Amino acid sequence: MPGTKRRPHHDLEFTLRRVFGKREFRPVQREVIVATLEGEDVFLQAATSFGKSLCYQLPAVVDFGITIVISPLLALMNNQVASMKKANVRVETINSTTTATNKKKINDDLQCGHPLTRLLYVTPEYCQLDSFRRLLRVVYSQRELARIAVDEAHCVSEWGHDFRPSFQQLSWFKAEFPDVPIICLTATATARVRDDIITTLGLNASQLKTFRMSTSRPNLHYEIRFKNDDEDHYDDFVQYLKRIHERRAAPERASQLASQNQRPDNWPGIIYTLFRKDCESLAARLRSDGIGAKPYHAGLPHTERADALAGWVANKEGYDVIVATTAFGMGIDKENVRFVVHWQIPKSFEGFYQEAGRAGRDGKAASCILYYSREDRDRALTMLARDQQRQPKSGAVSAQQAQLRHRLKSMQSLVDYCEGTTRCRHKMIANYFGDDGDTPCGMACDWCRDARALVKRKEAGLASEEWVSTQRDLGRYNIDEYE
Ligand SMILES: Nc1ncnc2c1ncn2[C@@H]1O[C@H](COP(=O)(O)OP(=O)(O)OP(=O)(O)O)[C@@H](O)[C@H]1O
Repeated sequence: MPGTKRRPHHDLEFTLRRVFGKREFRPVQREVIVATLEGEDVFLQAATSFGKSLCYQLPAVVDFGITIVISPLLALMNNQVASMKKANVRVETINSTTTATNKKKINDDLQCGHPLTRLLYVTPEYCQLDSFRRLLRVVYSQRELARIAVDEAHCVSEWGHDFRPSFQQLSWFKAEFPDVPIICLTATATARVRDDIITTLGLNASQLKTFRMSTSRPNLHYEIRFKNDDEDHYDDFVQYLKRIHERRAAPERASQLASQNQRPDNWPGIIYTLFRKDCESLAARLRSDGIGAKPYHAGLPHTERADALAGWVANKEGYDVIVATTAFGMGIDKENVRFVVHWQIPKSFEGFYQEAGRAGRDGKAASCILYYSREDRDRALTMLARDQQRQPKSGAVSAQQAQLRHRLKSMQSLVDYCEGTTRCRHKMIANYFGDDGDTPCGMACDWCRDARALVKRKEAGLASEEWVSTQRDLGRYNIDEYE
């Protein structure tokens, strides 16, 4: 077995400052980094914006060999690669946007067995290719395959069983290179998902170094806004945003912002919708109301998506709000996102937490508003039930069926979160992820701020269960699919 070379790691703080421009490690980052540098398999679960990426990026810089990063989304890969390139780290990605010339250059680098590339970001689908596997064997034979990082590792469990089966094939790495450490990183894994990831990747649970940090994001203000099919909640949102713009445009504040090179109407945010058509029409409607909004969904040409993302990240005028489907978000790191709005109930609790987690990554206060209606709830549940009926009935309970049951449970927990009027929202989130640590709120949720007002808003805003169930029986909430 070739094994991997090890480099002493006494310069971690120096590299943190010099390459990554950070003053000090956040709690536990150093321990995770040391564990992976010592060749341990590591499972890191920590809140959104904790700084998980650094836990494999820094080792890749100080260690021998190449780190292969398996990442589920194109935008996420490109976002990470761009920020590492800025730090002068030799980082590459091979995906559908990589030019043939660049791909050849990367392949040649791997083929020599001693790659200069420190980090290579690829999709799980790419890891299935024989040509890529052959190159990895060459690198491994030279003891230069430093580690495998599985970013957003919950996708192994959440997507691997149905629409992206290549996640399941990642077991190949441990089977082929048993002594190459794997590091898995996620913000959202319940105990069941964690076990599933460990089994799928062929990790030895008793030897795995697991770091489980709090899910808590105390600077996020969670709020539910209630709605029903008879009302358009567009005005509610626009008023919310315009009020903020007005406050920032007041003379004293505006001149203060101008001195910092900021615009009063640059209050960056994301609106998540479940449907592509809503995404474009909502962005257009916002633009007609003077709000710089751009759509982002998987059906748009790559250049249009890249332009929307780049303009938004750069705080460019006309790019203040991204109206996106779930094609956007996971892992995206823009520090000054001041709000995340869910236009309807998202598809899962995990999705909600991930997407809300794009807000306030600079540690300053940010709002996470979810517009909830019982009609949307029933649409989502109808779709889930239909997916369940489509599953083959024969044989033993399949992994797919178990997955569907999990989706249903996750959805139900999210409904309970939205309907809940008896508990702090930060605590409800911690409870879902089995996190029994401290979850400070300090009035950063609608229940802690004013529980009585919350109950009243709920009573006034939602359609009655009786009405909704009649409509459901009439088939009014049957929709074909999301997006
Ligand atoms: N030690 C540190 N000091 C200061 N900033 C840090 C430190 N470590 C990471 N960061 C910054 O924290 C931000 C979030 O990091 P990162 O994108 O890795 O989060 P994450 O844990 O992967 O979150 P998510 O799961 O939401 O994608 C980044 O801007 C990163 O530069």
